[in-house]
Amino acid sequence: MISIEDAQQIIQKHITGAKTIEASLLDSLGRVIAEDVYAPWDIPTSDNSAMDGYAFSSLSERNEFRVAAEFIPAGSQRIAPVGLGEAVRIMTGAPVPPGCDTVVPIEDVEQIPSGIRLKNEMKPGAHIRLRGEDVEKDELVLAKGSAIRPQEIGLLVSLGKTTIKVFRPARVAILATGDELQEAGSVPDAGRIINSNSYSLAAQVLDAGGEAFMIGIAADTAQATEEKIREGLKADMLITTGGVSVGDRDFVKESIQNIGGSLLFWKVNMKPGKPVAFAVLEDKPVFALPGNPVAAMVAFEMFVRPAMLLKQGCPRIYRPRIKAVLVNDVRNRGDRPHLVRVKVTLDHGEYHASIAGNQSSANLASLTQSNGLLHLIPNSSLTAGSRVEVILLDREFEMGCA
Ligand SMILES: Nc1nc2c(c(=O)[nH]1)N[C@H]1C(S)=C(S)[C@@H](COP(=O)(O)OP(=O)(O)OC[C@H]3O[C@@H](n4cnc5c(N)ncnc54)[C@H](O)[C@@H]3O)O[C@H]1N2
Ligand code: MOO
Repeated sequence: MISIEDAQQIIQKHITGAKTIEASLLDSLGRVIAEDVYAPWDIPTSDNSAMDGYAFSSLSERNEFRVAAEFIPAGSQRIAPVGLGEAVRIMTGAPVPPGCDTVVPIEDVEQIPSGIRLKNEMKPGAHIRLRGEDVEKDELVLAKGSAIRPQEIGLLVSLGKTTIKVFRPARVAILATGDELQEAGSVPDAGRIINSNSYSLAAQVLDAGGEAFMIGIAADTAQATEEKIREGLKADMLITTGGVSVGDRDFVKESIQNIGGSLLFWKVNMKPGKPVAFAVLEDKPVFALPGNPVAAMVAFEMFVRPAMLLKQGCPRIYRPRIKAVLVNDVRNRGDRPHLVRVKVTLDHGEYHASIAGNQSSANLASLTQSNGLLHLIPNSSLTAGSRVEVILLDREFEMGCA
């Protein structure tokens, strides 16, 4: 059995060929930029007023001004220079006319018969946003590898872009295996279960920014499994679930090898998720995950998600690890490192981690009560109050849900 870290290293070495697409800006949200973006022009494009008020020259050296008849709303421009002793009514965002270097907000002036009088001492240069002060022409604005969030989209639009080159979503096929499985939406017959893994794994794929293709259930025969695996190779990577341990009907590893795949590892020293296998078949990574619902999802977290993120150009592929105060005592009597499901809460700026009930690899309900994994080494125990490191799977506690 290899360690989680060694398994991750092997996988990383076999993830190649991140592909790019030109995406419309809103479709690029959450993706990673695949090109350096330089500014084609300054932002702001001209010196402009930061306030609704009056623009004038600080060289006027006075506090009373005639007011020009012309008014400059945002979007218009005055070409004619403004003379000394003269002020022009200007709106926020409007270009400062020639001859002016200072703006005073409307509430800081008094109307007088000859024009306006400043209530306070003039501050030369005040309330003017200078051309290029946000972004200068030819500056590198967004570097390849940056994540696109709403603010990046806004900035790209302000630079005249409508599309952007991004790493495209990883296309991931998902194959469930096992004669005991029934399709979603049915009532399980005696001894059978609903194929929930295809859905939880597809949701994990979507959550990681990928495209999921559920290609159904392979019956427990080598031939059916091989046919379905071939179908899955149309995607960028394939996930199978079930049929990967040592049972008589565990055909997945054998099928991968029968059609020319090389198994790079089988069995990782972890609980849940031990029987994971990883192979490369026709240059495509194949992740053979266990059938137990929690084992499948945890194995996805540890191995498939980082591989997808790598393929999607993300510089950071592993979940953050946070320090939390442990709420309960916990013990690992087993001989494998245990990724214990915990519920992380944030209380007065401090993370707390409580054990999320039954830790059976089949118990999906307890995974709905958790958002973190605590790595507990074999034959060890921790007491309540200890500071522990937790792999944070999501920040659901910030979503305003109970
Ligand atoms: N003799 C041994 N038996 C087992 C070992 C072992 O080392 N020696 N390992 C155990 C571990 S650990 C796990 S995890 C499971 C994984 O086995 P498989 O990957 O072969 O999975 P299956 O046997 O096909 O199914 C296990 C379990 O999960 C349910 N399942 C399967 N597919 C789905 C699905 N698509 N949706 C929902 N639930 C699914 C299935 O009904 C079984 O209950 O093996 C242990 N055994
Ligand atoms: O390690 Mo299995 O993955 O116990 O559930």
